Amino acid sequence: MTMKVGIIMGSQSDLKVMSEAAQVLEELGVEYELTIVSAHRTPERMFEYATSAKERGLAAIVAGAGGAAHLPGMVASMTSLPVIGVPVKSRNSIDGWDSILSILQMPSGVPVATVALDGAKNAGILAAKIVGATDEKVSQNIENFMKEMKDKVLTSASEVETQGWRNKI
Ligand SMILES: Nc1c(C(=O)O)ncn1[C@@H]1O[C@H](COP(=O)(O)O)[C@@H](O)[C@H]1O
Repeated sequence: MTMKVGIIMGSQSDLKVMSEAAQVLEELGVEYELTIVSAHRTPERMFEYATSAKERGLAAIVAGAGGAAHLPGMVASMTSLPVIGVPVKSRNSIDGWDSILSILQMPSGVPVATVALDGAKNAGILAAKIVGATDEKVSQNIENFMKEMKDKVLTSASEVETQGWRNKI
């Protein structure tokens, strides 16, 4: 069975940031589902989502939220799947620290793998790596992605060296 990644977020206002997780999963050839679930505003829906995630064939859940970002931790409390939390810098946030700390500072026994503020792309890559641990095709796609990234840096390094750094600033 091909494993999928679940992408959820607390509000449609998180979609711009969270779509970066979906984009990178597409690049890496990983199937995903994406929806809006809120611990605060739709608690029953969150319960249903988290408790049925494993039987729907998900390998990992990427959960993004801003402000009092309880969604990733609450979902993690109800599933044995790994949950990757994305602190979103929402409109009324305290510079994003509110969401960072509420996702990062989980009590012992209920881990959420927390990425950087608005770090949805890295959350997607991490989720793909979880899928890639048991899916050779996805693992190969990740290796190609890493090689392309390395090649880009090496090309830019030689351009800076050969053409002079002044042309590059
Ligand atoms: N942190 C949560 C949760 C939750 O944790 O359940 N539900 C919505 N929110 C967040 O509230 C912010 C503002 O939402 P609105 O823009 O809808 O007012 C969003 O960043 C969302 O993730």
